[in-house]
Amino acid sequence: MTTTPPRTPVPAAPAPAVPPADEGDPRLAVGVAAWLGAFNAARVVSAADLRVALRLGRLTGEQDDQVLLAVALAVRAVRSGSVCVRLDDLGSLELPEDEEAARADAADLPWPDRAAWAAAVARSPLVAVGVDGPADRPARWVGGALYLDRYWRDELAVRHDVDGRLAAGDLPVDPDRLDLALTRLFPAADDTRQRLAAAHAATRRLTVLTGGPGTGKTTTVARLLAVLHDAALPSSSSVVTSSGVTSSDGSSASVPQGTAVTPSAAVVPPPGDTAPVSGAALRVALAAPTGKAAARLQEAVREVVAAFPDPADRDRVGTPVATTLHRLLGYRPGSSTRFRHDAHHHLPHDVVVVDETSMVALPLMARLLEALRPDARLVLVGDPDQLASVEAGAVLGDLVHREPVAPPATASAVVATADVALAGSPPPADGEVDDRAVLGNGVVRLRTVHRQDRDSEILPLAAAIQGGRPDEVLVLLRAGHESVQFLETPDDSPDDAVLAAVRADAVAAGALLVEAARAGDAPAALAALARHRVMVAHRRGPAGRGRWAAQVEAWVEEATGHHATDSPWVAGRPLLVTTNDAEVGLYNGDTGVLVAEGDGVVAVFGDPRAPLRVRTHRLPPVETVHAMTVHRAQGSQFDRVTLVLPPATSPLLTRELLYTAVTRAQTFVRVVGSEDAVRTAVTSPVHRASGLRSALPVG
Ligand SMILES: Nc1ncnc2c1ncn2[C@@H]1O[C@H](COP(=O)(O)OP(=O)(O)OP(=O)(O)O)[C@@H](O)[C@H]1O
Repeated sequence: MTTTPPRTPVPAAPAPAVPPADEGDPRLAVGVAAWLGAFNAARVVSAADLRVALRLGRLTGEQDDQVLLAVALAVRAVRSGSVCVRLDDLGSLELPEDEEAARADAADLPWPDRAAWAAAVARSPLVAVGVDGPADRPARWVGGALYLDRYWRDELAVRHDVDGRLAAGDLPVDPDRLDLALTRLFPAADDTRQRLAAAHAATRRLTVLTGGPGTGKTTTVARLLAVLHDAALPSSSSVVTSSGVTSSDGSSASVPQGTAVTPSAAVVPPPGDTAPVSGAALRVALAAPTGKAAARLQEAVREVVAAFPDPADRDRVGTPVATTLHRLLGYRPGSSTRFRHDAHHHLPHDVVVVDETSMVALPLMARLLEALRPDARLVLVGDPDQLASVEAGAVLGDLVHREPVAPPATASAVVATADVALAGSPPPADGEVDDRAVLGNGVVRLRTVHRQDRDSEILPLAAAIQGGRPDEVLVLLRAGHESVQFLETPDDSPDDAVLAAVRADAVAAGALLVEAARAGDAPAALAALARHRVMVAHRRGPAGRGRWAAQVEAWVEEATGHHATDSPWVAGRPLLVTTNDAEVGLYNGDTGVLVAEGDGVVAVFGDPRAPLRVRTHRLPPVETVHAMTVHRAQGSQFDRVTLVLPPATSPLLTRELLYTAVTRAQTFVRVVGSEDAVRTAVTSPVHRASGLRSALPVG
């Protein structure tokens, strides 16, 4: 253990309330000063966080323990989803870093004096200060926040790109066609916000289309594609030549995955002609962060398109293909440049629509934005109240909650549509965004729920959770409605009655799954996979995924005689992909099932109507998925959901977790847990530190 005292005077350490040190505990760092070690012992930073900080300290000649603690906190911040750490607001970091640890009171730790701490960080050789600070240091100190440099650069890139898109002038449209298309595709009086979103997407380079479940986001995407195909004119930097698309940077590109080009609208000019062509095919990419979400998007958009009354609109949009963001960008594992498309080799698309954007982390958003042509239209769709990405950043939430800027005066189509759409909007409630003010940030929020299941209590429950109203949430949970069930387990251990209720659902779904899989019926097996899902917050522990997955597996085996054999390749085994495999077309989080084929089995994934079939020897690493974390369930929907809440002390129990789980359910949601756990979840919104919401500090 080193005895070097911190260079900056550190307040005498009161005896911190920490667990007794266990010398064999791998979670405890060895070789660090006692003062730093106290933060590790209290699980405010992990041993790995400290190791990174010490290594960076050695590389840059920094020995000040206060600076090293700040750097370890920045490492930990990224691991817990923040982009940076604010040293004057450590509230969230005082929670333990370990998902199995209980919410500990770390306030008793010997935290440094904030002003002295900030001063030590600002003069450190490890840290670049300000936006213009040197580019070769591992950390950066900007506006009271400490970043690991890589995340700082990604945040700055996203900020510049977004600001550029918002400030740029309108993109060319045919105003008469736009008017007609908007009226044709959004005819009803209650479509005005959806119409505004389409007008915005037609003329502006960034549209952030948000709304809760059932507010018509996907419907709007399908219709706005029809509007764009009809009224958007190709911009001067996107011209179709006989060889394909030439982008503004001069790079020509073949058409990557996810591109929908409408053959009937394609007009190919004579060779050598590079002038903009009216009616040229608009290149559209539809993407989502996971394969499952992409499959859902594709299916839903095609359904809406097929129901367009005007056949010309159906023809123009065609049958769009959706893909994962990784695939769209040309993910190349192991390559020094991770994606084929980047700032030097832009995507050829005129329009890129990303669904489930709440799941997109800051680094991936940075890669997407740099790969887009500056004059491409980007439409980010999602629900900012859902759980954010597992990786650092909450870009969608940040874009929605940014300090508002005025829309440019040129945005006339938007302003005219907004006057109608936002007239009479009620003033924003506490903590809500002002719909008119955020329009300048490209944000259009859909508020009317259109889904027909008016008898369901799931959406009112989701609204009460999102609004942070625990009493109302408990009333709805306890009302005894057929769509919502609350199985209270005051001591957090489910009793026999609870287990019997969950078992009934798990067995009903499992039996259908095994039957369809044994019969080799892939569509039916995939449909059965979406019948019921047990969701949990933690991976491990008594309320964790491991325990529930084993329990559900045992129930299904017992009820179906579907016993696990020595081989893991048995028909009926539900699968979860745990890494990306672009070659096979499977991505981390995709779910599928093994179905019988000939003498063996084949894995099937995706849309039940057009399953992706993968031979078992080509599968990337998979797990059996009888229960999943809520994080994993994002982007999927299930007919029935059982959510098992962790104890009220769990650091993972948040409003976003409860909201995301409840909104995964289509017809029924069952919540298992204590009243305390429900109250804690509803009153604990996630705070992810980032600088994206506010303007860059000057100087
Ligand atoms: N303007 C509208 N008028 C009438 N019905 C509509 C309108 N917009 C959407 N709907 C209907 O509302 C339902 C939900 O729409 P949609 O699936 O587009 O919502 P969503 O916001 O994408 O939902 P989720 O996020 O849950 O997938 C669909 O049945 C759709 O047909």
